[in-house]
Amino acid sequence: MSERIAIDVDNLVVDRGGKRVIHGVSFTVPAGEITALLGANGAGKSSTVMALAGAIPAAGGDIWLSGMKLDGLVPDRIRREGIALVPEGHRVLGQMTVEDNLLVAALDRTAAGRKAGLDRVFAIFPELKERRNQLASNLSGGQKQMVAMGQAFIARPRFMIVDELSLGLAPAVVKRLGEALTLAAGEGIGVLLIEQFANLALGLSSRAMVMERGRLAFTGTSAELKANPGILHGAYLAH
Ligand SMILES: Nc1ncnc2c1ncn2[C@@H]1O[C@H](COP(=O)(O)OP(=O)(O)OP(=O)(O)O)[C@@H](O)[C@H]1O
Repeated sequence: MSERIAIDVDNLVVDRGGKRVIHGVSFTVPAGEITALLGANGAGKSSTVMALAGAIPAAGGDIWLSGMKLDGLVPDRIRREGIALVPEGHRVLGQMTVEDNLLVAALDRTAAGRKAGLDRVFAIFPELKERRNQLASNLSGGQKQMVAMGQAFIARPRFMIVDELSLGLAPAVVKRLGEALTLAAGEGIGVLLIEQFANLALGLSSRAMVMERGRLAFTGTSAELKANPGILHGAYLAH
């Protein structure tokens, strides 16, 4: 029997600043698909994915990667197990070149692996190749997001978690970024996509979840959610 590849979150609880912000959520992120995580500001999306990546501790519940327990591991170990987080705000190391920004995310690969990784990122985002020797601080917001996504791609992850794909970016760039995620899913990478614009997310994803005040108000297919707009309206109005 082939191994079932998925992130399984079971009854996750997260506290921040002494306050419970995630109240026991359970969901699965399968390989080879894009799963959208939607919800109003403050609903708990970032807290959920930061806990998945080990950036903040879980106060309860379990996080599994294909049967291996992830909660309690340090972020670097979780990254090495194949979970790449693209954090909110397309942050880059501004005083380093585009190429070095990408290479720091591939330090544990061989020289040949790093070269192959760079070639792959440059094939997906040719504008980064043209700018490979420029300081990352000089890039546009969209190009910085490409670098942040490139750092995920170069690590050859099994899962990519993208916190706010489109925030502040022009539609043409967002389209390119979305295509890169579709490509990743087509290659078998599981993508968890947090996105403010529900239509954009549901256009890319096959599965969707709606979070409302630290709880999941919906999990199902994106088609189901599109067919029931009241669920989304309710979640955004409930805020
Ligand atoms: N560093 C923090 N310390 C304390 N509470 C926090 C912190 N960050 C977020 N929170 C609280 O946690 C709750 C969930 O916030 P979170 O950022 O996870 O939501 P979100 O759905 O990602 O929203 P946004 O889109 O605004 O980031 C909110 O009540 C928020 O005020």
